[in-house]
Amino acid sequence: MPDSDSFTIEPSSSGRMLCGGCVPDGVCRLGVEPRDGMWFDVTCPRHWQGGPGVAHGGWIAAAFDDVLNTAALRTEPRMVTKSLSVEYLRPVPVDRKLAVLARIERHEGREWTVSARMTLGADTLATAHAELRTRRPDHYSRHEHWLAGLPLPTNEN
Ligand SMILES: CCCCCCCC/C=C\CCCCCCCC(=O)SCCNC(=O)CCNC(=O)[C@H](O)C(C)(C)COP(=O)(O)OP(=O)(O)OC[C@H]1O[C@@H](n2cnc3c(N)ncnc32)[C@H](O)[C@@H]1OP(=O)(O)O
Repeated sequence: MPDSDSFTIEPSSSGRMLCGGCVPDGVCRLGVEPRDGMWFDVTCPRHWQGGPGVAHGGWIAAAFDDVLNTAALRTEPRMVTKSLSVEYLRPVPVDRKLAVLARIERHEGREWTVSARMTLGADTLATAHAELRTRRPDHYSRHEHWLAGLPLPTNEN
């Protein structure tokens, strides 16, 4: 069986680092694009619409998760999210380029505290705070070992 912890992150042809689900498409399907430094351009695709013309809150959380990890991945190539909290301050329009500015608040050993702000023009639409962890070297193999030990589902489940 291939070692699930030995995968390396390769930039796509656009230079963007992509999660496993987006690698086949070569683009970030969440609509997150790194800009300069800790700035990111984010655009909510219309298929993530919640209310009319506005983003589903789950997309906003996912976009923050991606931005915050991508910011930390510049220093540490193995990250995982431990907690994420989002404040939804205003509805977020779909199909509009928004700006997100990330910030590393604290980094000590495996522990990271990070935050970000999503804006359109001068207005803040949402903010996020997260705790990240540097992944332990056996993170995925340990997960697979745990999963393999579970009973297989039956038709009654
Ligand atoms: C999705 C991955 C992407 C990879 C990146 C690739 C491409 C990058 C390219 C483009 C950039 C885009 C980037 C986007 C990235 C998105 C990031 C995510 O959304 S990550 C997904 C959501 N998060 C989780 O799935 C964490 C699940 N939680 C945990 O694994 C643990 O709770 C953890 C590591 C957060 C705990 O960290 P502690 O520092 O607080 O504590 P400790 O000592 O490590 O573990 C404590 C206990 O947690 C369990 N635990 C920890 N790790 C485990 C594991 N691997 N399997 C099973 N249980 C585990 C065990 O019970 C352990 O206790 P005992 O050591 O047994 O006493």
